[in-house]
Amino acid sequence: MGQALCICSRGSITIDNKKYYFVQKLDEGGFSYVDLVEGAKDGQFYALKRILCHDRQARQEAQTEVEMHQMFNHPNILSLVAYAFSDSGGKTEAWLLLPYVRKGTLWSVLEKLRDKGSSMPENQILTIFRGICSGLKTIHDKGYAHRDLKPTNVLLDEEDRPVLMDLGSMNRARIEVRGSREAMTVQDWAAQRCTISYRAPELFNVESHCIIDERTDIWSLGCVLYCMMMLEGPYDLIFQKGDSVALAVQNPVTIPSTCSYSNGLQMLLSSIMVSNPQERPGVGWVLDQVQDLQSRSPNTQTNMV
Ligand SMILES: Nc1ncnc2c1ncn2[C@@H]1O[C@H](COP(=O)(O)OP(=O)(O)OP(=O)(O)O)[C@@H](O)[C@H]1O
Repeated sequence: MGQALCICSRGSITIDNKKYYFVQKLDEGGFSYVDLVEGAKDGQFYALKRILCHDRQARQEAQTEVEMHQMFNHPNILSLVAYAFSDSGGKTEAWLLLPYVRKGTLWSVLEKLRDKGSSMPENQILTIFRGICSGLKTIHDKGYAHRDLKPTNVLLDEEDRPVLMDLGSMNRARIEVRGSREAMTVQDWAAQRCTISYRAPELFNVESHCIIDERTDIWSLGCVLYCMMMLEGPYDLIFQKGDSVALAVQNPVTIPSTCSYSNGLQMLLSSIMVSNPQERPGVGWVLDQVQDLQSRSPNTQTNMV
């Protein structure tokens, strides 16, 4: 797998001897394009992510993204159907064929609610959040961290099952920092790969001798929960105003007094978003709390992943 790619005619591509028709563009980023394609044989829709690899390092990063997808087989982590690297005219593209998740990103769902002046019911928040925690636990249990968890990197299927995507920033959870030079390398890497308004406090000013671990994701997880409750991330406004997110994350998160969600959910949020990583809980604990809240809420479907 991963070698046989050809562009056979306008509007169709072949990966691993299977033909796919281009349907429409889904998204475009700085160095990647995502298109909706249809399998010629199975009639299924897929998302084709094409990453432009401008140098050897970018190619290696795309290869790592492929390997991260292949490492997991879990309903809350996006799987990889096929992949290929195309080299032509000195340019390399990585092609990742992914299952198409119809409802789009969690962020797009939250944006729609905000535009309607509506909000997400607590039981729906708990159902989606539980699935996100479940996917994240699988990643952490294998000794890895996602590093860029945010509502635009969570897809939702038609049953509201969340699927973690964009595994391009993922790496080994435990990073031992020995000295100021290594600290600066980790900090620079985080500045590039971990979205600022979801970035854990310890990644803004990496200490010269410390351990960075999977609890960076727990901070981002808290920001995702906040976003589901308030329909914007806790530091989105600070970032948009040009104020310092690095400074803001040192203070305890403030939950607006207008927040109408249960005390239990608000307390869960506060206990996740702890500035000191040593005092931040693990995802297993968070998952237990979510299940406990669900069992106390009569309208919640507890059987969903
Ligand atoms: N499997 C999929 N199903 C449906 N939509 C998808 C899928 N994969 C990607 N998309 C859409 O394409 C967008 C970009 O995907 P992705 O985050 O993987 O690319 P990226 O270039 O790494 O993005 P970013 O630079 O924002 O991190 C997503 O936000 C989503 O809207």
